[in-house]
Amino acid sequence: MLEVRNISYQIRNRKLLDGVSFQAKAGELLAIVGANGAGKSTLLKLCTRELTTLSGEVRLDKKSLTAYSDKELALVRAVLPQQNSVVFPFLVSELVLMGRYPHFDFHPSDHDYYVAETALKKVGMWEFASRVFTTLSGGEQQRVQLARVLAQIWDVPKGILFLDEPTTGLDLLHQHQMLELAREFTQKGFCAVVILHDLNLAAQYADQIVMLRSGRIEAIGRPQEVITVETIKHVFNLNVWLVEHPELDCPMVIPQQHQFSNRH
Ligand SMILES: Nc1ncnc2c1ncn2[C@@H]1O[C@H](COP(=O)(O)OP(=O)(O)OP(=O)(O)O)[C@@H](O)[C@H]1O
Repeated sequence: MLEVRNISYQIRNRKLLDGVSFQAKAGELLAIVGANGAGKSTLLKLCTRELTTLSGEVRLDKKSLTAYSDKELALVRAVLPQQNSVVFPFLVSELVLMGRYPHFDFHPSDHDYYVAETALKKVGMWEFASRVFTTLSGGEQQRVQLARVLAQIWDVPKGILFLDEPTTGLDLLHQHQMLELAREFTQKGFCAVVILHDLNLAAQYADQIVMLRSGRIEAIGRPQEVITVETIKHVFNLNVWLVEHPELDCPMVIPQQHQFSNRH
């Protein structure tokens, strides 16, 4: 579904990404992890065509990203960006309906309204439909933005969901609900590419993890292969304990406390 072939990206003389390659299949949730500044958002922007690659190629559904028209692209991939840039006082219902723009020319159909309503219900924000978006709390705004993104690709046969740090500002329950929703889409045959800072969430929800370090792939594979004491030390400069998740077949990361303080 998504094929990233040997891409590099540079600003002025600084290489932000260097020879990055990976694939994500339909039905798969791929997490991108790495320290601040490792190149995660840059990589996501190259995959969504917000930036264009200097070398290498990104393919969606076996077709080069450069060969898609804007409309075609909007019908196959939806993006939840890291920064919330809404400044106008849109109603929540209007904002979610914007996710349907690629589906209608001038006026939304009953079906578009239905999808927007269903997506808002899905993220538990339907009761906020007539509120002004900018008056919502950070976590509420994030859930509405997710509804907009889901509405965009709700009824396309297959697509890709790109989420840049989607759990920012969400409480524990909603962090898991956010990733459960992404997983639900992958079970419908979609592919989800999600930047996560929380390695435990990545371990619990990802089928595959790409771990970046200074613009290069440090490790790639299943959570058990990527989340190791050694990779975490190398990438995050952090000593950790790994324990088995009590329910799932994945590791959980606990930072060793003594490296931060002399409390113990
Ligand atoms: N337009 C730009 N001009 C100069 N440097 C940039 C530009 N965009 C990104 N960078 C730098 O490239 C590096 C990678 O940035 P990027 O946003 O991809 O990192 P990230 O892994 O997503 O970080 P974070 O976890 O902090 O969000 C950073 O050091 C950043 O400062």
